[in-house]
Amino acid sequence: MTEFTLSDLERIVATRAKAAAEDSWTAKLVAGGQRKAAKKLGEEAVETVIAALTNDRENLIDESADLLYHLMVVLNIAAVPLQDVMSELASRTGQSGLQEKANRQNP
Ligand SMILES: N=c1c2ncn([C@@H]3O[C@H](COP(=O)(O)OP(=O)(O)OP(=O)(O)O)[C@@H](O)[C@H]3O)c2ncn1[C@@H]1O[C@H](COP(=O)(O)O)[C@@H](O)[C@H]1O
Repeated sequence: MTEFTLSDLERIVATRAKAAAEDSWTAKLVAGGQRKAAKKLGEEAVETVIAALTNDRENLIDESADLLYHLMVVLNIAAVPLQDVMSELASRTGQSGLQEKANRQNP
C-alpha cells in the first residue's frame, strides 16, 4: 500500500466538505459548524486518552485515526491549511521542548 499522509486526508476532507450532508459525514460535520465539529474533536481526544491509559493498542490506533480526521475537519472549517501547522512544527525543530518552556517562563 502506498504511504497515506495527512496531506492526502486534508485533500479528501476539503473535497467531501462540498458534498451533500446526507451523503457524507464530513459534509454533515462542516454544515453543523465549528462548535459541533470542535466538540466531536474533543470527544475523540478523550477517547484517545482512555485508549492510551488502558494500554489498548488497537483502540489507540483507531481513536488516533478518528482524532486526526476530526482535527482535519476542524482545520478545514477554520480555513487553516495543514501546511501552517507543519510550518509551526518546523519552526520548533532545533530547540528542545524543555528549552522552549524555560524561555517562556524566564523571558
Ligand atoms: N477518516 C474518516 C473518518 N474517521 C471517522 N469517521 C467518522 O466519524 C464518525 C464519528 O465516529 P464515532 O464512532 O466517534 O461517532 P458515532 O458513534 O458514529 O456518533 P456518536 O454516537 O458520537 O453521535 C463516524 O461516522 C465515522 O465513520 C470518518 N469519516 C470519514 N473519514 C474520511 O473521510 C472520507 C470521506 O467520508 P465522507 O465524508 O463520510 O464521505 C472517508 O473516505 C475517509 O477517508
